[in-house]
Amino acid sequence: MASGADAAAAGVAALGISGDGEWAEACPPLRRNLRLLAPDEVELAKMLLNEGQKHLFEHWPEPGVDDDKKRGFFDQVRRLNSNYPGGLVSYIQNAKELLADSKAGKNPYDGFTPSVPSGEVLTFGDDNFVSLEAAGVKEARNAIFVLVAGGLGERLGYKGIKVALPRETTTGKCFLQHYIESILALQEASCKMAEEDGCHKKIPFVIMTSDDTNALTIKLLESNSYFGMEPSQVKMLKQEKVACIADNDARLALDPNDKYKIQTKPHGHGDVHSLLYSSGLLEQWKSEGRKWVLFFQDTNGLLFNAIPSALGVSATKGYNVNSLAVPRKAKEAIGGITKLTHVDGRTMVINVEYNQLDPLLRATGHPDGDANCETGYSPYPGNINQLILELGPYTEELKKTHGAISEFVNPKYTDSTKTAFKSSTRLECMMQDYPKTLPPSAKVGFTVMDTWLAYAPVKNNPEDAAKVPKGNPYHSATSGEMAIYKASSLILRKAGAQIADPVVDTFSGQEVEVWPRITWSPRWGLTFKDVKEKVHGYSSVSQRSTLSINGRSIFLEGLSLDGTLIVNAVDEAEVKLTGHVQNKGWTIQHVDYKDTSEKEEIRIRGFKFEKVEQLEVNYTEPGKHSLSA
Ligand SMILES: O=c1ccn([C@@H]2O[C@H](COP(=O)(O)OP(=O)(O)O[C@H]3O[C@H](CO)[C@H](O)[C@H](O)[C@H]3O)[C@@H](O)[C@H]2O)c(=O)[nH]1
Repeated sequence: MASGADAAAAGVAALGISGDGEWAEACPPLRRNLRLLAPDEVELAKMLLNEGQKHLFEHWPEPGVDDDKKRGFFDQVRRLNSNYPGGLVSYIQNAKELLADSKAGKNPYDGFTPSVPSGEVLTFGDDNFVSLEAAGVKEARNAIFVLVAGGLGERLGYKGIKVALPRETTTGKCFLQHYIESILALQEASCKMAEEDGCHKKIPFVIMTSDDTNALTIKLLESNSYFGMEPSQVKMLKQEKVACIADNDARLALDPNDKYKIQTKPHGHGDVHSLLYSSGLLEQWKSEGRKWVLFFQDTNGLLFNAIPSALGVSATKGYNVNSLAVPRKAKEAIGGITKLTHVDGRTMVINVEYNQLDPLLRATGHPDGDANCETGYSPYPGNINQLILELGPYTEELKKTHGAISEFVNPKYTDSTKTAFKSSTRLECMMQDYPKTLPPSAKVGFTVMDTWLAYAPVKNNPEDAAKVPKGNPYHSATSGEMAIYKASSLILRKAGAQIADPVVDTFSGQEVEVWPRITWSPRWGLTFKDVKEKVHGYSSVSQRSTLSINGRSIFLEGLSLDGTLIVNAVDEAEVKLTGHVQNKGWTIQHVDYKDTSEKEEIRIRGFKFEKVEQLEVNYTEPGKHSLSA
């Protein structure tokens, strides 16, 4: 059998490349190593030299030294080349253009004037909301959920994957479990509503991961039996990283720890579109008669409060694109949904990212930039990056674009000459930029809901959260958990229960409202109508109480709770909660975020529960039951 080097040499001859590699004259270390390379590697090497990348080889020693590493280098180049539409040549050329624009300070929205768009503004619990929720639940069996979870969450500084974090620590259920249980509850409710048409649909659930998150995400699913979902319903798509760029000439950066590797970084959540396109799933879903693709992010514990009504808006308004939004505080780190009108008459409704909204407004006659208006909020609704796309038009669009999303670059320059970077950069893309390529005829809308109902992400570590300007949301593990209790309390209030007012407390420098710690499983209260049907009579929950409801048919019928009550029931058990439950309950203990004796997921939220006393009841038998304390 021929050795690798022999085969490579034969490949060089077969390609008609002159044996002494004259083409590599400009880079003697590469030229001396050519005989190690296979034919396709020679082509890749030529491409790199043509694109001004000879520095990648200049430190290469003579053949015989580190040969495996040199081949490993080309393995990586091959991967980077095949994972980017148009290969590395396109990547480098796109980078050169975007870097030149960035250096010149070119405004990506040149020629566009921003204005406040109009969309659907929903009021929780009114008749319109309830009927939209019903319409959304009905449509859910035609939906597909796509979770983008390739990000490391550097701002949070948590070592694990974010979807494994507890959504709240009363039950300790992680975000991924909550998402899966919510999708399964929707699936069941939707199929029930559509019984007359016969419904056998399982809602597909796609998770986009990256090398940073893939193995841990699979482990979390497998070690928990997919949290009750059929494993075949879940599809994993892994995004690849892209090459880092060291300078304005788009020279690729070598990994500081390994000179035979190109440094790589994530390309952004926009990759989800090209991965879905190349997976072939879109066509499959279309042939199965599915209709909606819902994209969402890793740590919004309130999201599923907003899904049924927002899907109802998409269905009733016929939106090709529907972005979920909340009122936005000026300078809050979420993009603003904006109508852009070009001097040539083109218009689009698009997310303008938070770092671009202020300069765009200033450049177009708004000297205060990104400022609150008389409502106390920015007039531009805040994009929470939950997108509902209509599958048919989405598939057609992706056939044209192959899922390529407009990219941007965000180099951190060392000084105002903009000639050098503090650290390497890379091209990035965002999933919410999908509408940028759509024709003007596309129906692009948005749906605004109250923040307390729909949006509480976990993004910031305690130290950074404490520095957030007063009045702006913390987006921390502390605020993320407290938001769950607030939303549950307000929903129960609206359903007629007496829920005590919150108290204000400060955890890790963050002042938050502490509501009674109320949580329920998605199959208990998927929509407001579900909750209303389960709250009767005069039920009340005191401020220091904890109430965890886990089961489908549990009814609050004149329950008065002052302490901790945990109710678990199988689906076939119908449980009435009445009477007065009183015990010492669970108290909230402050935790110092620097206290390494506490687990990281506790430290980042700044509190834990001391479980002093509780009443826990488990109904494992079908039939009618009553808890009358
Ligand atoms: O390469 C990546 C980068 C991120 N993600 C995922 O994308 C989601 C969003 O990431 P971030 O939380 O870091 O997003 P940002 O805070 O930068 O901002 C995004 O989320 C905000 C709302 O939470 C606003 O909507 C904003 O406009 C939007 O870009 C996460 O689920 C993350 O896991 C990936 O899958 N791959």
